[in-house]
Amino acid sequence: MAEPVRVCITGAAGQIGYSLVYMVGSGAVFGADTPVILHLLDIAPMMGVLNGVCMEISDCALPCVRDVIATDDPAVAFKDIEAAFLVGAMPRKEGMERKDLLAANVKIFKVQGQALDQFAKKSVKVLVVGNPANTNALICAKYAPSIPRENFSAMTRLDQNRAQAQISSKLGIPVTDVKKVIIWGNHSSTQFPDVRHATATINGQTVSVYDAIKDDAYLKGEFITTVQKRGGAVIAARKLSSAMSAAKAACDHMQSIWQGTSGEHFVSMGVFSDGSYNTPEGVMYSFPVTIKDKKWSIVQGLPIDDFAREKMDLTAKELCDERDDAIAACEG
Ligand SMILES: NC(=O)c1ccc[n+]([C@@H]2O[C@H](COP(=O)([O-])OP(=O)(O)OC[C@H]3O[C@@H](n4cnc5c(N)ncnc54)[C@H](O)[C@@H]3O)[C@@H](O)[C@H]2O)c1
Ligand SMILES: O=C(O)C[C@H](O)C(=O)O
Repeated sequence: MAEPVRVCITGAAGQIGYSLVYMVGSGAVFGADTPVILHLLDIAPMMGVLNGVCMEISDCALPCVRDVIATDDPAVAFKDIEAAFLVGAMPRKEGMERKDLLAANVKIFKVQGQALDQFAKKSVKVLVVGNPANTNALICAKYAPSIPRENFSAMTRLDQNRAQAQISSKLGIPVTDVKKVIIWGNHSSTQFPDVRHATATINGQTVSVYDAIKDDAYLKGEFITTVQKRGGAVIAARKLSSAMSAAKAACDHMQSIWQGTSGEHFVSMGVFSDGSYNTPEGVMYSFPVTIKDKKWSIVQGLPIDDFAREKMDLTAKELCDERDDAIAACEG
């Protein structure tokens, strides 16, 4: 067996945490042969609940779980960790946009950035899930200057999974036969789910999703709004925000970082923009990326038409506004 990987999950007593600890402990992310030491962080009033989660982890008898450390102290939670799932934050309720959470949540990511800077391994890979995820990730990285900023990413994989699922159900094919779906921009209702470059494999033939569906009005209309509003639709139905699907997407995202992407396939994640595709440099914009040796590269050279350009600019503007509000909140 390999050396154990120290993995931190924040908000471990919450909804997403409940699914995520099991998935990580089962070997789904770091590999069935890689033991993990789980560092579980939540706030002091949740320590009783977290203790119950620890009992259940023990009762699962998971072969990959070497040890569990449950704490309300970020210094303990982040000590020597190599991977972090930053989930702990307030979820939105019905009628809210994710950016309405900024005032409540952004300071958590400032404090955790400072703690990561002090206690985590410099190679730590940090996935921000807590909303508004892109801007929280940007703030977290800003307050962890000794950790390379490329090590921080924000989760838009749930949006990618949702988009793939919509297309697979429209075509009646397995979700794994839909590839190269892109999420551009913010994990918000301005995101741009883009299938212009996506492919579907039907009866052994790989064709473009546009050619397979033959309904441009759907792909430029209902498909996009369904994905943009899916989080709100789940909240309206469950009276709670998505949790099982969010945990699955977080595992997919971290697994892509750990195991890399294969061949020409790419995944979407919020990463620091270097200005690619004329996006504003320095915001955490979701791009298609390939990953090798735990390092991502933005896929270059995809043609962008006027329809896409307008949508990509709109979500970029929202990210710039959120960044300015977040910096003001942290410095104020
Ligand atoms: N990026 C995405 O695709 C995506 C998807 C789903 C949910 N989310 C977001 O994830 C976050 C968590 O959602 P949830 O449903 O698990 O919420 P939840 O309320 O069930 O759990 C959140 C947990 O975080 C804890 N917490 C709060 N402040 C903390 C801190 N400073 N340190 C450590 N823990 C802290 C809470 O005590 C709670 O146990 C929300 O912000 C939600 O909007 C993001
Ligand atoms: O929509 C939310 O607030 C939760 C999450 O971001 C989601 O997309 O399901």
